[in-house]
Amino acid sequence: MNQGTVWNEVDQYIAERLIEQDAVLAKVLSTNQEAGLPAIDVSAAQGKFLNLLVQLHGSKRILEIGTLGGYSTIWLARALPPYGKIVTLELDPHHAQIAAANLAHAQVQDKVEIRVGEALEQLALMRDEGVEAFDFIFIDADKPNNPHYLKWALHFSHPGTVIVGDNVVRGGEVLDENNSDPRVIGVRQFYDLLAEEKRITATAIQTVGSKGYDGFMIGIVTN
Ligand SMILES: C[S@@+](CC[C@H](N)C(=O)[O-])C[C@H]1O[C@@H](n2cnc3c(N)ncnc32)[C@H](O)[C@@H]1O
Ligand SMILES: [Mg+2]
Repeated sequence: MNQGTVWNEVDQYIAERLIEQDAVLAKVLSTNQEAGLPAIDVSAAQGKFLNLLVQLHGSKRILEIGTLGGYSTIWLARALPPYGKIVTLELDPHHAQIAAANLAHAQVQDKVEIRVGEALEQLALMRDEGVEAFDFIFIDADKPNNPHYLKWALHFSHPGTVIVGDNVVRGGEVLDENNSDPRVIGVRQFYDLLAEEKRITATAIQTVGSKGYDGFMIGIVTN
């Protein structure tokens, strides 16, 4: 078996044993595929990991940057108490429309506000509206903007806020300082900012699985 096949089959092995069969999430993924959305959502194992992080932390207010079809949003929403809330930001109106239908199908729509538009514009609007801080922030949109999203995440944080950034290894391309891919450049700048930012203590974990070789950053805002 080649490496990618092993990673994929181990993800299936994990899912069969530890992740309950879920007709709602299966339907969400098939809806996304039928609607032509790219399959760049988190895996089931990663979705459940996000869900566990939210439960471990006891987060009540979540900000997600990058909704796609709402697959990760549903995992996050299911970890919230009944009065919990997610604000999720999505540029593409088609993605947002599919996500809204998926969130309703998963019966979490009352906990989720989808804001459609450029995330940077929405974040500035949210600041002007006086939107309060979040307990948990998941950054998973356009990677070139990751450094900006980190600054906004800090704006919407309080001491103890958890920040998770997805796709921060990129098949190892993050090592390449001469890489001209704006996503790699954005992720490298994200690390540089984290390294110099005294208000966050963070690490990054490399992952393999059905979504290939990648990784996530997890940090906590200290003050
Ligand atoms: C990787 S997908 C999100 C996956 C989702 N978090 C999940 O795991 O199910 C990234 C999403 O960010 C959106 N996006 C890209 N650029 C954006 C921007 N400038 N502002 C807001 N959303 C953006 C894309 O349209 C896409 O739906
Ligand atoms: Mg991602």
